Amino acid sequence: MASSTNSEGELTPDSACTVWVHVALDVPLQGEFVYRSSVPVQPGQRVIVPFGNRRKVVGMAVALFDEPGIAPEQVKEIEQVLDDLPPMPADWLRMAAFAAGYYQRPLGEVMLPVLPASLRKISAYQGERSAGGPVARIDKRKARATPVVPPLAAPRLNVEQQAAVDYLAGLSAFQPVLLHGVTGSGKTEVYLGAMQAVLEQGLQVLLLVPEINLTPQLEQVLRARLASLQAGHELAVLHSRLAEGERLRAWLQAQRGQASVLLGTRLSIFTPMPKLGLIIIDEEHDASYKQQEGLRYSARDLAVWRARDRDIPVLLGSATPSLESWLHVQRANYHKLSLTQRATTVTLPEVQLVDTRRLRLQQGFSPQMLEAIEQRLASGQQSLVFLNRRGYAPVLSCHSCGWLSRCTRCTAYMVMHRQGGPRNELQCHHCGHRSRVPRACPDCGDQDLQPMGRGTQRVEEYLAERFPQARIARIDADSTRRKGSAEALFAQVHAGEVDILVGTQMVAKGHDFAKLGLVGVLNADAMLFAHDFRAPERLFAQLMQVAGRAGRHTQGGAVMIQTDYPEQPVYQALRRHDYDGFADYALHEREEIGLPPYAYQALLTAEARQLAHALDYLQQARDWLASQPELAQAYEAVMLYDPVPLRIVRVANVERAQLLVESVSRPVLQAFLAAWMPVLAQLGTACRVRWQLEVDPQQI
Ligand SMILES: Nc1ncnc2c1ncn2[C@@H]1O[C@H](COP(=O)(O)OP(=O)(O)OP(=O)(O)O)[C@@H](O)[C@H]1O
Ligand SMILES: [Zn+2]
Repeated sequence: MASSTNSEGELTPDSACTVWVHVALDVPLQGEFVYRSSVPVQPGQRVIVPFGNRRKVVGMAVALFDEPGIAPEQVKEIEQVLDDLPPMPADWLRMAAFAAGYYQRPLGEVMLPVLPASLRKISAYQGERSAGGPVARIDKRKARATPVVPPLAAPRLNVEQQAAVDYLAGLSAFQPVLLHGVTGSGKTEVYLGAMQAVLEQGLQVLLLVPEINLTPQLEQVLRARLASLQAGHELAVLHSRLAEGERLRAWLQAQRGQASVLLGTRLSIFTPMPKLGLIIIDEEHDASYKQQEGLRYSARDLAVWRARDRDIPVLLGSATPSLESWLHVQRANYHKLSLTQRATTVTLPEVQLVDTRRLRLQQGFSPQMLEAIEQRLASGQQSLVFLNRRGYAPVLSCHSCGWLSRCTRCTAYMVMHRQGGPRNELQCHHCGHRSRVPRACPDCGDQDLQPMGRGTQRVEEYLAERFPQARIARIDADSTRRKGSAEALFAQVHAGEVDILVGTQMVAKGHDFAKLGLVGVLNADAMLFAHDFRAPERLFAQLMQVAGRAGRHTQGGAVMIQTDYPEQPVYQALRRHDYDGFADYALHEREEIGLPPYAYQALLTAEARQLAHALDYLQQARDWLASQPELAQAYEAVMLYDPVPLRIVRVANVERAQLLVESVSRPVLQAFLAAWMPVLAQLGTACRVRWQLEVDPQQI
C-alpha cells in the first residue's frame, strides 16, 4: 500500500511506506523534481536531497503523490527532512507559486533565494559546526540588546490625517488604498495611526520602504511609538545589509508572530507572517521595489497580490504615485486618500526654474544658485545640492588629440574618481573595471588631461573652495560604502553639523531634515531626453521628492532647478507643485501611444560575445510565433517589436540586445509568455546565448 494522505495533503502519522515528493530546487530548470521519502514530510518543508552526480542541495517539498509519475527506480531518496521550523505556511506557498508563474521562473528559483541564506545552506545543517542547525544556534544566542527608546505619543493629527486614519481603521477586508500626500504632509503619521488599529487586534503589520537608508529614521520613530502603546510590541527590521544571523533572527520573529511590525526593504515581502493584518508600502512609486536580477519581481505588486490573497487592506503612500496606481484610482480599483497640506509648515517651498541658456555657469552653478546658498549660510540654514552623478568627472579627455577615457570592455566612459594624488582612479560604473588615472595621454603622450563635466566629488570640491567657512558633506554611493557610514553622515546632517549637503538620489527621498532651507538641482536635463518612456515620470518624481526636502520645518523653503528647457511640461508642473496635472498629461500621452499602464510589457534580453548572435537569437524567438499560424492567431493581441541593441550595447565584453513584447491584455501576454518560455530555452541552448525574460520591466 502506498502512503495515505489526509485532506490537507499531509501524511498521516501511521504511514510508514514510501511517499513521492515534488521538490522545488534552486536550479535553472523548469518543473519540480521527484524524490521519495520513507519518513513523513509535508509541503512547505525544506529537505536535503542529492542532485546530479555528487551534489547535495536544500530544496522545498511542494506536493506529495501516491505515484511517482516516472519509473520508480530512477527516483532518489530524500536524505533529510529539515524540521527545525514548521512547514512554510500555505499562503506563503501560494504567493511563491504565483510569483513563479507570473514572472516565468522555476518555482525553486523563487522559493529558495528568498529565504535567509542559512536556511538553504547544506553546511548550516550538516557537518561539525552545524550544532543542531541555524535556527537552534540563533535561538541559543542572545539577541543584541536594543537601545531603550523613550516612548513618544502621537502628535495631534490634522483633519486630513485623522480622516485618513479613520477610513483605514474601518477596513477589515482587501482594499488597496492610495495615500497621496504632498511632501512633508505627515504620511508617516497616517501609517502609524492605521498600524495602531491593526496592532490592537493582535495582528501584524508589514511596512515596506524602498531604501535601507530610510530604515534608521523610521525605525526610531516606530520604536518610540510602539513603546507608547499598552501591549509590548516588537519591531523587526529586514534589509540586505544585515549580517546573516541578524537577518535570520528578524525573519524568525516575523515568522513566529513575535514581531508585531516588520519594517523592511523589498525582499521582506517574502517573509511569512501568520497574523498579517495590513501591508503598507511607503514611496510606492519607487523603482527600488523592482528587483533587477534573478527573480525580477515588483515588491509593490506582490504586496497588493498578497493583500488580496489574505483579504486584508494594503496602503500605498507617495507624494508622486506611480501612473499605474493613479490609473487604478481613476478606475476605482484603489481608494484614494489625500493629504494636501504640509504637517508642520503652512506652505510648500517655492520652486524656481533657473534658465541656464544664457548664463555663464561656474562649475555648473548659476550666479543665482550661488547667491542663494550664500544667503542660507548667512542665516544658518542648510542647503542641499542635488546632482545625480557620482564621481569627480564623467570622462577624462586629452585636449591635444581628443582621446577620451573609454572603458575597453564596455561601450561607456570611465568615470574619474578622486581619492587623492596617485590614488586617483578611472572607474567604469558598468563593469566595475578600475585603473589608475594615466599621467599622460595613452594616445599622444600629452600631459594635459582634463576632466570633463562634473560629478558630486567635483561639486563638493568647488563648494569647499567657494565657501571656505561652510561645513560640507557628500552623500552618495561612494561616501557610504562602509557599513554604518550612511547612518553617520545622515546623523551629522540631522544634528546640524553640516551647512551644505551634496548628494545623489540617495538623499532625495523620505528624509525629514529639520534645518534644510534650500534645494538646488544641477543637471536635471540629463534625464529629460532619455530614451525610456518612463524618463519624464521618473524625473518628475525625483525632483518633486528632492524639492520636498526643503523648508519642512521652517517657512521660506526654496528650490532652484537649473535647466535649459524651462518650458517643458515636467518643469512647469513642478513649479506649480501640480502632481495631478502632470499625471493627467502623462497618462493621456501613454494612452494615445498605447504604453503602460494601458498596455503590459515583457522584455527579452540576450547576451553574447557577438552582437549578431544576440540579435539572431531574438529574431528567431520572434519568428517562431509568425511561423505558427494558429498560435499567431491566438496571440494576435501580442506585439513583438524588432530586436534592437541596448543603448550601452557592450558591458564587460558581452554584447546585449533586447526584444520588447507588448499586449493590451495581461492574461493574453501571460499565456503567450508561458508558451514561449520553452522555445526561448531551446533556442538559447542552440544559439549559445544567455537570455532572460523580464515581466513588467521598469527600464527599457
Ligand atoms: N499632526 C502633526 N503634527 C505635528 N507634526 C507632524 C504631524 N504629522 C506629521 N508631523 C511632522 O511632519 C514632518 C513630516 O512628516 P513625514 O516625514 O511623515 O512626511 P511625509 O508625508 O512622509 O513626507 P515625504 O513624502 O516628503 O517623505 C515630520 O517631522 C513629522 O513628525
Ligand atoms: Zn566597463
